[in-house]
Amino acid sequence: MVKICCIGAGYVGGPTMAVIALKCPDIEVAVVDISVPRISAWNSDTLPIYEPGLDDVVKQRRGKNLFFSTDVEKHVMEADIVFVSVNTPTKTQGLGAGKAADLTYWESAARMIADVSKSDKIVVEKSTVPVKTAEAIEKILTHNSKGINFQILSNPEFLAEGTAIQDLFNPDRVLIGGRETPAGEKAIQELKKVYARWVPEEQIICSNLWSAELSKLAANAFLAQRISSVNAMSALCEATGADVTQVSHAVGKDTRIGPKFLNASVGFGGSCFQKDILNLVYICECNGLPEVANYWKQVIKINDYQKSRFVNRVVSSMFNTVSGKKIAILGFAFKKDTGDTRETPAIDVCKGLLGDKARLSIYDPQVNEEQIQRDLAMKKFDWDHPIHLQPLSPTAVKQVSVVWDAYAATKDAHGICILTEWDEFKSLDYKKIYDQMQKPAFVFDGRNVVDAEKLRQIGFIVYSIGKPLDDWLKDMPAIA
Ligand SMILES: NC(=O)c1ccc[n+]([C@@H]2O[C@H](COP(=O)([O-])OP(=O)(O)OC[C@H]3O[C@@H](n4cnc5c(N)ncnc54)[C@H](O)[C@@H]3O)[C@@H](O)[C@H]2O)c1
Ligand SMILES: O=c1ccn([C@@H]2O[C@H](COP(=O)(O)OP(=O)(O)O[C@H]3O[C@H](CO)[C@@H](O)[C@H](O)[C@H]3O)[C@@H](O)[C@H]2O)c(=O)[nH]1
Repeated sequence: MVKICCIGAGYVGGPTMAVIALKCPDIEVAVVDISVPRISAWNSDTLPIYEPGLDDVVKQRRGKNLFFSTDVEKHVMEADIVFVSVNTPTKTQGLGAGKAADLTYWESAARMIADVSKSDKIVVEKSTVPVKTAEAIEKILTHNSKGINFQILSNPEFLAEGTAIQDLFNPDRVLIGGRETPAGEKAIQELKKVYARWVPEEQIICSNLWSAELSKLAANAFLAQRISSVNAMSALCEATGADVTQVSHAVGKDTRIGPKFLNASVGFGGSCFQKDILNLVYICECNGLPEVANYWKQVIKINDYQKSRFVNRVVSSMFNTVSGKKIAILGFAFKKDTGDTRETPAIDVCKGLLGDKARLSIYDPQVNEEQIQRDLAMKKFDWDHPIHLQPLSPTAVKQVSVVWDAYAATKDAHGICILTEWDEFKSLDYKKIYDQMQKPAFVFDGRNVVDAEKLRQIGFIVYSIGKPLDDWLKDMPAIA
């Protein structure tokens, strides 16, 4: 029986391995992690991450050919194929701080693989890494190998959170990069055989190592660039009276452009886009390409601009101050159908409002108070380390309360900010909400989920990203 081990039981390692176990019942899959609470949760009824469809897949295979364990060394030693899906945070100190990827966790995993291995192995980069990481990993493995043969493959993951199971079942493509040698080719074929159980062959793309590593960074940069492009247009729409939804629709009808990923928003979040672009920028700079680096940096600058523009809009509309005012925050996760808050735009918006002394009442159906308080107290980039290595959060932010209901969050509030596009926010009883709010009552829709006209009829002053402005808002311009 082929044995697979995956180091790192996170958002990628957990779902990816669960789907491999489901599709390949004759392969034994072990997912290992240094975090004891994470592994305990994977072995319990409450999985450590919320992802539609995941519970079902895990329940079908756990204890049969899918195992979660903290015995990292044993499972690595026994495996034929070792996936590495550990954290690759942005460096906060030293060379490349604020941009370069911190490969500490990757390096320690590679050294451990070399230490414990007694048979030849294929080592698969699943984490997103800088171009040429495979070369560094290869050096660590071969210099410590005691005669064992390691083949390194790059097999970046393209799943998006909230749709991970669907994406893994029907990926647009699976990408496998390897050395262009007979042994490298053989390793590529071994891994291809695993995916070919459920992915059509023509969708499994093979390439050299460096193309595979760079394709992952490029794909995320292109996706984020689309969002920054439409968000840049949203600012122009507000200034001119155009409607960004109509503009996106018209632009997206061009088959060369396509309709997906053109939703204007308060900004993109998530653990990948900003981190991967910063990483790309750093690689460009290191390769003497400052113009290319600056081009991609602009995608992040527009994203930051969009978030601060939103905060300024809230403050300026409410007579230029939110000091002491209760603002309801509906949605804290970085997108719907996930409880993940990594780099969520809600953190920057909340911090901006707190900076103007607002009182916040936050509701998200999947994010608890402890997480929100940690996020609001945490330093930039600290979130991307294994949880038990993250600095302990200082005392809770006092002006923030977290509630478990949108009606409680909005009671007596002066304004509402919608920061995640949860479906339930579309069908709230806004008349009931209006009646229990301070007047004038404001809604700032950072995701364009509400029917603005209906809300205006109730009496709300409504701001929707990239839409023609209410007279009230026109009279109170927000300078970013
Ligand atoms: N989250 C996504 O949607 C996504 C998608 C594609 C790629 N990626 C990339 O995949 C990688 C993992 O991302 P994630 O979101 O799963 O992160 P995560 O933080 O959820 O999981 C990483 C896990 O690795 C564990 N770990 C770290 N060092 C270890 C070691 N030496 N031994 C054993 N376990 C160790 C941590 O405890 C943690 O549980 C990153 O490089 C990320 O950029 C993420
Ligand atoms: O039209 C859009 C689409 C998305 N977003 C926002 O963009 C962010 C990222 O969304 P999405 O890409 O759907 O989620 P992720 O889970 O971050 O997935 C991205 O990052 C992963 C990690 O690398 C990749 O594997 C995926 O292919 C890539 O889509 C979220 O805040 C979304 O709300 C918008 O504002 N407008």
